[in-house]
Amino acid sequence: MIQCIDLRIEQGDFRLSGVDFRIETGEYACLMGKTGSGKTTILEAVCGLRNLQGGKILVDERDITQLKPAERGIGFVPQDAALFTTMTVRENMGFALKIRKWSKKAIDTRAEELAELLDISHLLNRKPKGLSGGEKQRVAIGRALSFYPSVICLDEPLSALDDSTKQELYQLIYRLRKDIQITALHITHALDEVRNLADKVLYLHQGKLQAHPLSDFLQIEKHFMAKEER
Ligand SMILES: Nc1ncnc2c1ncn2[C@@H]1O[C@H](COP(=O)(O)OP(=O)(O)OP(=O)(O)O)[C@@H](O)[C@H]1O
Repeated sequence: MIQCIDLRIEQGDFRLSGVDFRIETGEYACLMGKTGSGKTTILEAVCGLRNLQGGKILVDERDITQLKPAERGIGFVPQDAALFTTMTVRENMGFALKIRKWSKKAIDTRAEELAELLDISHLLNRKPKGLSGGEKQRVAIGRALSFYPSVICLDEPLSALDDSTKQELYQLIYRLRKDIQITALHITHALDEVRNLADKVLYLHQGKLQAHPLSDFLQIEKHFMAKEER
């Protein structure tokens, strides 16, 4: 599970306060809100990449607020995958394990296991240049899952993909959720992604975050979309 309690974040003139939400173990939450509302700021604060001015973050009931990013047990899929261009797919997926001082053999075994899970075994020795958008996202998901994190945070992972590649990744995420327990916080602007992936929607509007079960959100989505256009 992941829980944010009364987060306060200030960066330049932008401020968020009273950010409260909880995602239960195995739950998939989509974070929505119009551009500039602070979605990436919240996600990166959770991952330890932005400073907090107040509040607490818990993962599996453990207070991780003061921990470094690598100590938080959170896998991160950044916007546009952001793969390491000089490394092979195998090395990208083993990166977090190398930092954690796994042996070369254990890293190789894990990279191969992930590649099989993500249907990218044939790409293990390739570098990111030339991979398709969908392939890059699979590698980024593998890199994020490599060290068995409790929680995975994804920043618009599917936004640059065409519809059929998106459908493939919905199926992949569906399959992953059956095979391994995934607790996810996923930023998106796309209702289609919400309908296909979310159990819950966290909606950020004018600095306030509200949580809605998917079924409630879909019923009131028109109201929310009208708000977006204001
Ligand atoms: N380092 C910074 N210093 C000052 N302001 C910042 C900084 N980083 C982000 N901001 C501002 O914080 C606000 C929220 O940005 P953020 O990227 O979190 O929004 P977002 O909801 O993720 O937007 P988008 O949907 O466009 O990705 C924006 O107004 C942005 O300009």
